[in-house]
Amino acid sequence: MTDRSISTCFHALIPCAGTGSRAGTVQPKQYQQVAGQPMVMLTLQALAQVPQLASGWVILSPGDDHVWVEQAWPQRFKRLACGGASRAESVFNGLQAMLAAGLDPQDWVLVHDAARCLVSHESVTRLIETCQHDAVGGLLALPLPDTLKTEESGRVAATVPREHKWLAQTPQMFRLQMLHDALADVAGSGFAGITDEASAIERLGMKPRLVEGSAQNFKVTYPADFALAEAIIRSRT
Ligand SMILES: Nc1ccn([C@@H]2O[C@H](COP(=O)(O)OP(=O)(O)OP(=O)(O)O)[C@@H](O)[C@H]2O)c(=O)n1
Ligand SMILES: C[C@](O)(CO)[C@H](O)COP(=O)(O)O
Repeated sequence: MTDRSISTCFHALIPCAGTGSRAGTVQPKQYQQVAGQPMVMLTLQALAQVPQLASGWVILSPGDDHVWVEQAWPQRFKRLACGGASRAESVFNGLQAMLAAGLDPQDWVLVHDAARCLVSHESVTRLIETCQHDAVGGLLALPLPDTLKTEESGRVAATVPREHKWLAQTPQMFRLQMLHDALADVAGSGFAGITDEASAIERLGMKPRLVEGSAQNFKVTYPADFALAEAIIRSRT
């Protein structure tokens, strides 16, 4: 499906309002130091290198008291304290704010986790170039590399065929209004079962495009992930 007739303007939305409860850090994990900087700054620096992105919108918790170093803050990016109780709610509130600020509802929005600080600008550009003429949009993802098991009481219940199974990453790229409306449709249920943007779009019967990402674009989630992220960042410089 292709539609070349409407906007090819792109914006980033970065949900940054979580607490990082699995990360074991005192402060929210996005502010934990990685290679000498709060992790989210690495994420923003990677996105700021994507020339197609006209703006970036970082969604913070209303109670966030992080002290930002303004000199390090990327031009074209804004902070909004409109985060919600779940990732989906933070994204939805951010989309509402972007529309209220006057962005074209047909512009593309690339939603990217603050906690994926290893994303490369090359993979974001690949996502944009692959999806910009698609009628639905798409996401970075990885084909499942390992044998997959289901579990019952600590033992294997079954081995599940891995063919056609992918691990969803971010960015996930959709039209602003389309994603807003898809999330609005599940807001009444507290965004039940919506763990990424694509799942809200799929719920409406559409099929987002899968674009192969990189294993390095993992989400910093558990305590050991910080050392791995730091080692990768240092290996790049
Ligand atoms: N209410 C929330 C929850 C999460 N996020 C953001 O969504 C991204 C991915 O979520 P996840 O890794 O699950 O972060 P947390 O919810 O902070 O982690 P945890 O589930 O371990 O508490 C993170 O950048 C996080 O800051 C958000 O903006 N608003
Ligand atoms: C959106 C996401 O990064 C895709 O892998 C992920 O689902 C977000 O993490 P969460 O633990 O589901 O909030």
